[in-house]
Amino acid sequence: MSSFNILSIAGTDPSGGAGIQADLKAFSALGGYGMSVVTALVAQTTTGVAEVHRVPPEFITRQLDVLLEDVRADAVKIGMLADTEVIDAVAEALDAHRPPHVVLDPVMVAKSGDRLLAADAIGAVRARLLPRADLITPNLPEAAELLGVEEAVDTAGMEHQARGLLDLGARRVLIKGGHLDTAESTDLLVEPGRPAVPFTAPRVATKNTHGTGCTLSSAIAALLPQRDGCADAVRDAKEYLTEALRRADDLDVGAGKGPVHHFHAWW
Ligand SMILES: Nc1ncnc2c1ncn2[C@@H]1O[C@H](COP(=O)(O)OP(=O)(O)O)[C@@H](O)[C@H]1O
Ligand SMILES: Cc1ncc(COP(=O)(O)OP(=O)(O)O)c(N)n1
Repeated sequence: MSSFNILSIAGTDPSGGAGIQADLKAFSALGGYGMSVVTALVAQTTTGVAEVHRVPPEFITRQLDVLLEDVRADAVKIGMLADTEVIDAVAEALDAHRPPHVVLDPVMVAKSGDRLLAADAIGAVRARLLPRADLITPNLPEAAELLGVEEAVDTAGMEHQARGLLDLGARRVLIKGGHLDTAESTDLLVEPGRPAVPFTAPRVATKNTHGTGCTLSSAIAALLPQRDGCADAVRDAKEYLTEALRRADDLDVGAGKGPVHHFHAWW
């Protein structure tokens, strides 16, 4: 197959650093053909979120149905879903269309501290989405919220929580260590019956970290159809993200936490 169609189901970021805008940049940079179904219009910039306008769930279903009846999706990345009704619409579409390679970034709260998922929707993520995703990519607060426990403070705690998420029905977990105060940033890929696989990168000293989670999960979705297995896709996605962080200070975007700098990858 010469081209891979990658779909993002997520909310927007008009400043282009996170959400659907970041997802499409990562898909293109990594050789995918990008497609998008918008779940929420978000008035946000590098300084935070001003307002969220959820798209009616019936219209999310309509977008997914017309798209997936026409175009084959080789992988899907799921990001911001806003609330339980949107989660239900997306879960039903996954059952109806059964796309391969579903990556779920269980987006809950932006780095600015603003909520992007209603607090009462965590149970729906657990029950309806965890079992339908091939890989989930929680950060430390998201893993803790899904489990109803305190955040992990080291890699041993991260592995323990990732295994707890497998027990809740997740098939594979990439738990991200970006929120730890460490010199290196380590994420762990955890699958049932296998040792955890660490992915470690030097921590890049930049304030421009807006959209790192969106970029990583989208890069993985773009690479899954192009690599032999999940670990290879995660390794190359993390390498792409780390380079995009190293190049982030070239950009002059906004007064707050700026975006990472997407670039055409070398492979
Ligand atoms: N300053 C940094 N330097 C290098 N990698 C980083 C940095 N900050 C975050 N990362 C990486 O970015 C990805 C997203 O991390 P994290 O901040 O944990 O998630 P989120 O953006 O969802 O809150 C992870 O791979 C993490 O290791
Ligand atoms: C629309 C939308 N979706 C997701 C996020 C969160 O993105 P993330 O990559 O976790 O980056 P930060 O918000 O942590 O910078 C978002 N902000 N907007």
